[in-house]
Amino acid sequence: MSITLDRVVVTAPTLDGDVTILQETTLELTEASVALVGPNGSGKSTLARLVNGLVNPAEGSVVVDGIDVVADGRAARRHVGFVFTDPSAQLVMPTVLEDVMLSLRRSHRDKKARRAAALDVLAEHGLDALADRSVHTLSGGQRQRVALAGVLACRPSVVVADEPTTLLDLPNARAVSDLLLGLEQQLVVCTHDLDLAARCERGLVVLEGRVVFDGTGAEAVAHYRASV
Ligand SMILES: Nc1ncnc2c1ncn2[C@@H]1O[C@H](COP(=O)(O)OP(=O)(O)OP(=O)(O)O)[C@@H](O)[C@H]1O
Repeated sequence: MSITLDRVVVTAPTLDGDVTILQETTLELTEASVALVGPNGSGKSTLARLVNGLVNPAEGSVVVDGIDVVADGRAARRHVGFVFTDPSAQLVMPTVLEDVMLSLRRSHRDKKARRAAALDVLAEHGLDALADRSVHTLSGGQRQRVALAGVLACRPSVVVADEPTTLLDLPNARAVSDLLLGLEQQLVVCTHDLDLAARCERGLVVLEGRVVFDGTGAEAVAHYRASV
């Protein structure tokens, strides 16, 4: 597992011209879990979104497990699963089963096989009892776990999660954190949940568009706490 950012700069257009929202950044991420912490607007999401091509660099390159994210965005998106803060952004079908089936539409063309595979995915995540439920009747925790199951159904090699526990209560935040940290996939997570960040193998503190601290998750949390 390896994510390489080589002299990456990200800019965004404004009425006064382009502004730099991520200063030149070079990073090699090989740990199983990497947390990005920092204040609102510091650039965490921008950094995380580079990994699956949701954000393109103005300069530099992003390579994920040998895939050049800019040159081959489609391959990168297949390789990198993205978990949003609000699972409602991801759950678009009437039922849980149909939603996971939607995630499998590329890998399983045949509807019967797709349904069977989706049921397997739900069982794998202990969510089979929810298969026929409307996604609107799920609790926030259930919804985030179903969204995560949909992402993992595509068998990505990397999971990027943007504040996946922010909307959850403490027990659900812990359950989703346990799940994310137990993944076989490499995890990159932007988070204000400092318990989750402290449990990550590596932690980066992002401030005003630059990485200002790089250490273990626990060290990054200590640095961030001391700086505010
Ligand atoms: N498309 C864009 N156009 C203009 N400015 C942008 C754009 N995307 C991000 N920004 C700005 O870049 C900065 C970094 O944003 P980013 O979302 O990466 O921060 P963040 O650390 O994830 O914040 P939060 O914790 O609030 O989610 C912010 O000031 C934001 O307003």
